[in-house]
Amino acid sequence: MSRIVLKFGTGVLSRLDGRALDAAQFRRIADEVSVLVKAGKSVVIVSSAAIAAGIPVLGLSKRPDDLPGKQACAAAGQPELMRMWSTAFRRHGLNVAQMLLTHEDVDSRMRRKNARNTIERLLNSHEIIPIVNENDSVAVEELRFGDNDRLSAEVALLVRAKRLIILTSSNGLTDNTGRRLPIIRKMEDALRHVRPEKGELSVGGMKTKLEAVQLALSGNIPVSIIDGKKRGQIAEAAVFGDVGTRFPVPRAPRKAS
Ligand SMILES: Nc1ncnc2c1ncn2[C@@H]1O[C@H](COP(=O)(O)OP(=O)(O)O)[C@@H](O)[C@H]1O
Ligand SMILES: N[C@@H](CCC(=O)OP(=O)(O)O)C(=O)O
Repeated sequence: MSRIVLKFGTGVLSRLDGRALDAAQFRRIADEVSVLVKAGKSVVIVSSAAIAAGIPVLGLSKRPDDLPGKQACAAAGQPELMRMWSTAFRRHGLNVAQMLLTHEDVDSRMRRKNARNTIERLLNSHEIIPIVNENDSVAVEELRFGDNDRLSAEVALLVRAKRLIILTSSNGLTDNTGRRLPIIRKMEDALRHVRPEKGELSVGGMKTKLEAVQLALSGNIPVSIIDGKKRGQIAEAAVFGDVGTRFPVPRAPRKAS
């Protein structure tokens, strides 16, 4: 069965003022994803935004800078995040399952196997969507994935996904005039476009997305980076259509005869 990993960044799931999750976005995304699931695709979601969701719960006005502050926000925000996903998918008769992973879970052979078995079992049920996030509230600084872009590529490798789709707040990778770059065949062509800016509540920016692309491509998984707020893009990216920026798996050079 065709497997797709979808990664949603904080900017896609939270309101513009960054003070709360955007329920309308969750509903719209669930509408689009449920069409894929009902058409027989297996979908795993990697969802950011636990920290953003926890900011108002802790009565703060902005994202804390210190690690315990971020970890407390994530602990308070994660149930809010799952409530949003659960409510949005239940309208389509679908359930969600939470998986919180740390770097050690994909690094250790035994824990990796357990994580894979759990996701396999969930996907075999057909009506459950695994929702993965980093286990922020326990992850030790040195052993963190640090950003969910990296985590999404690790998950794509773990479940042997057919595609990885990274949904973010820009229309894929753009050049310095803001023009979309529809397809990238060599990573050097992408890396020179990385700018330092990123969303206020986001972690990685474009640099970590391109690192995630490289990791997925190393496992022969093609990647699309698309605008997560634009309706209709998910179905198109699921068939590797021309939306956002596509990163096909490079062809192996032909052996000289
Ligand atoms: N060449 C580029 N093309 C598009 N976006 C870029 C580029 N360079 C940097 N960015 C920034 O990366 C942001 C997306 O990353 P980020 O804010 O971390 O989102 P997310 O929360 O989805 O992970 C864009 O909104 C933009 O500000
Ligand atoms: N695990 C964190 C997200 C970390 C992260 O990489 O965020 P983003 O750059 O928005 O994908 C959270 O749930 O808030």
